[in-house]
Amino acid sequence: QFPRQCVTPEGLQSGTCCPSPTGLPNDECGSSTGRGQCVSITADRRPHGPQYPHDGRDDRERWPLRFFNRTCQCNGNFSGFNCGRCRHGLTGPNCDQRVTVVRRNVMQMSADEKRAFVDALGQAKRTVHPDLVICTRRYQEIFGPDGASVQFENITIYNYFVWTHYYSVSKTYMGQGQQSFGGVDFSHEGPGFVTWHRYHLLQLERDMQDMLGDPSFALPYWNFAIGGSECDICTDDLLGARSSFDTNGISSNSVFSQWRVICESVEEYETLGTICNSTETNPIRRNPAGNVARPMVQRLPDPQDVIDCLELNTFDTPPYYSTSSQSFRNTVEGYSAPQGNYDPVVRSLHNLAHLFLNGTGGQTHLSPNDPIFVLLHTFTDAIFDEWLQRHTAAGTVVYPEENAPIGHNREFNMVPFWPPVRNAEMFVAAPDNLGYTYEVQWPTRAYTISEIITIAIVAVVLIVAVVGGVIGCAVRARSYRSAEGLEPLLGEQFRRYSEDERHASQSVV
Ligand SMILES: O=C1C=c2cc(C(=O)O)[nH]c2=CC1=O
Ligand SMILES: [Cu+2]
Repeated sequence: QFPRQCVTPEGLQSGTCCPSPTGLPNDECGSSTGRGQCVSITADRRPHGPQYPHDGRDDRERWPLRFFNRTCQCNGNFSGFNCGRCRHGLTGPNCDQRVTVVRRNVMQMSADEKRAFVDALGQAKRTVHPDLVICTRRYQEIFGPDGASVQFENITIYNYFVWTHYYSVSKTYMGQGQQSFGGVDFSHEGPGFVTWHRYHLLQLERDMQDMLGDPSFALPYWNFAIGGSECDICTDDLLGARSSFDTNGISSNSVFSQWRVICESVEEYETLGTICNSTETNPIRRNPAGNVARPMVQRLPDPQDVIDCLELNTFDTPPYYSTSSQSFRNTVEGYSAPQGNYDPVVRSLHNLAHLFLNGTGGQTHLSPNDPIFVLLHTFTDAIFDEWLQRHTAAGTVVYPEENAPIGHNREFNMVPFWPPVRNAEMFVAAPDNLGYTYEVQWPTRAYTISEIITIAIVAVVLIVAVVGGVIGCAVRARSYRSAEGLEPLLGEQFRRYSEDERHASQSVV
């Protein structure tokens, strides 16, 4: 959420977060070497949709101005909270070398690659984030009872990934004794769903590259559009098999059975107005296809669902919400049927994959606690990227500037990422702009009935033509052969005829 260096009482009171990449005095944002400068933060001022009627009650409005109003603006290819990094997809001391990582199908990884990925996740779960800390109170209580200490905590790299998703979906606290307001979601049910989760993954991938010291590390993906009711990645060499002793648990042969979740104390957050902290509590709950009360979520999406959703032409449609129809975004998110029509009982694609997990991974405030979340969302992002690349040329790829639900307008700084990053910055083709690409074999569209009939007709015509041709040849061959059968006779006669001719010509002379 914010750099550790900035969340001092003085830093918060000043509203300025412009650290130096070198720690040298008078080098805020690397200004002494031209990497950046400390500027006022601009936040989206466009009107948001009617879903959130409590303007002025929530720290996340016009993010991040409630906490900081000045931060680093980095020049050229430089990036990061102190301009000490390179923009995504670039590397080297001057950030002028392109680097692209490849996100692969986790099922196509070798045993060693799978083990390395599982180990890297375990390391991220244990390693304290080197730069960022999380707030555990709303701003009005951030200075703590003594007014001197500030209510921020260290958190591990992976738990930070969980916490940011929780913070973005948490309810608006309306005061003691009052119901918290749940009609707000800064990362779902709007156009920002795809851009928010894209940056969410990018941050984790970058944090893990730094942690491993491996700039080529890439998050893999889970192709969940395989139909059926089997969780093919739920094996002990990957994300954990089902426990033999607890239908809702993970096998003790998997390291993920040792993981403990954060952000479970929803009751407390909503009644006391506190915020999830880094305390870990219970094991991951997971029971794939086990929700017998909801048969629709006992199956995974089909390959055809991906094909259908990729064929939708419009990125998002008014009201830019979970009720939108013919919206690629609402369809890939899973509130509309794969063909685009909104239906309140439908859950498809991304949402269906979450609900299929039937446990921690299907509860929005908890879901990233189950690491399947990472692979589920890289595949969702792959579909988003494929859609962008297929439709950008058509000129129909338009991200709404206003009237989207709060947090989802194009120029809104995505909550609670730092340094501030707008939805618009993630609404680009990943390979050319963000330094990663996907290795995916997209399913091809099944033929329609009319196409099948056309193909059948053409096939019949071809067969008739070929058979006709063969018969024709056979008849001709046969008649030729029978002609051949006469040949010795014809030949004999021809020979005798020639003999007679010769005698006749000699007698004339
Ligand atoms: O973690 C999530 C859980 C979800 C449940 C639904 C639903 O459609 O009911 N959607 C979800 C999105 C999530 O991110
Ligand atoms: Cu999500």
